[in-house]
Amino acid sequence: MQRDITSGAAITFDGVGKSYPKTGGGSVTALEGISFEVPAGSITGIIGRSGAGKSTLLRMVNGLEQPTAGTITVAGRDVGRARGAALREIRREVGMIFQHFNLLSSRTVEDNVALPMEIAGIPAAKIRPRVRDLIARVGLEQLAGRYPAELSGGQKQRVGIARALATDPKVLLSDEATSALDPETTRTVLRLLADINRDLGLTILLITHEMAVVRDIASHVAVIEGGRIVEQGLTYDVFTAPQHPTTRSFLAGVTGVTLPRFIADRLQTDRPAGPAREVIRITFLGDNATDPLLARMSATLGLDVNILAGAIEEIGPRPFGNLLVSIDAARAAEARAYLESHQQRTEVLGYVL
Ligand SMILES: Nc1ncnc2c1ncn2[C@@H]1O[C@H](COP(=O)(O)OP(=O)(O)OP(=O)(O)O)[C@@H](O)[C@H]1O
Repeated sequence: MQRDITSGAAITFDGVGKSYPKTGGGSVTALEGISFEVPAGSITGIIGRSGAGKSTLLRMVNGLEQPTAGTITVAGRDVGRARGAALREIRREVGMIFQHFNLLSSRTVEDNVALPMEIAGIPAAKIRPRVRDLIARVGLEQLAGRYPAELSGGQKQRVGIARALATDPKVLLSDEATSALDPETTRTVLRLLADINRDLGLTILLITHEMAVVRDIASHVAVIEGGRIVEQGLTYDVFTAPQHPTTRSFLAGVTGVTLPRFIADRLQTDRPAGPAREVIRITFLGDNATDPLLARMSATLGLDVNILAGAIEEIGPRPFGNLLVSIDAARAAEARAYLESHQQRTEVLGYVL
């Protein structure tokens, strides 16, 4: 969901690197040259494949790992150099939820939620009412006395969220929190996170390998590959004009606009001699996403446009359309100029005979 972001950064990575010692000598570089900001009040998604360095990056934010280069600042404090009481203070301000929930099986829902407050030494009389509020916030009033084994995955994650909020953090870290859930449960948990972000002004930093999660919830996104950030920005901008091949390949799975196989198999990178058709991706942005612009262009320029595939997507409340078309290669430049003069983005994918 896109929303206004209060000014300033909640988390700043400045030239951050992390290497792990390798058994038998040497080291593995997990992250290198990471510099970016997580805006206060944002939901920022970090997307990358397995081994890209996402967990390492997240775990450095609450001091579970220390950077081997650079600085991470959370709410104005240098996490990498914090020790003892200073580190405990930062951890109270940074809650975390996990893919496998990490609940204590011997404790009930309410006792799981109470745990961080007990550890922080909050008096029991203050803990109980707060636990009740947190359980109500995540919609589990009826299940407060149950044990984790009696809950569904979605309910367990709600307990995880309530527990993460127990110390009233400023930042919530989410480590693949919906990866073990089915699509419908994923949607309800993401909605809950979005509500918490909006109601409490909490900054959420989430890691995921699913672009759909980023699309559904994140205002900002960073794409990580081989320990480096290869692309970052507002989710809407990254989705509508991806620059890096890794981002494009992540998007291919969610935008629903891949070339039909019978075209993809014939696609040539270079324009062949003689008559051919140019295959173009058109991205219709914002208010124009639902405009009949293509029909108007076809009529104005007297051009045949073959529609190969297309979909209208929503990122938060903003629609964008993605269309794959083919146009006579001899006149395609004219068509692209027309579309771009109407603020649409075009990309030449190749040629077919
Ligand atoms: N404790 C460790 N000791 C040694 N190497 C590690 C350690 N933790 C991570 N690595 C290495 O660092 C790199 C990044 O791992 P990381 O777990 O951060 O990636 P990831 O993107 O979270 O992957 P996944 O989605 O599979 O968890 C990998 O090459 C991994 O093998």
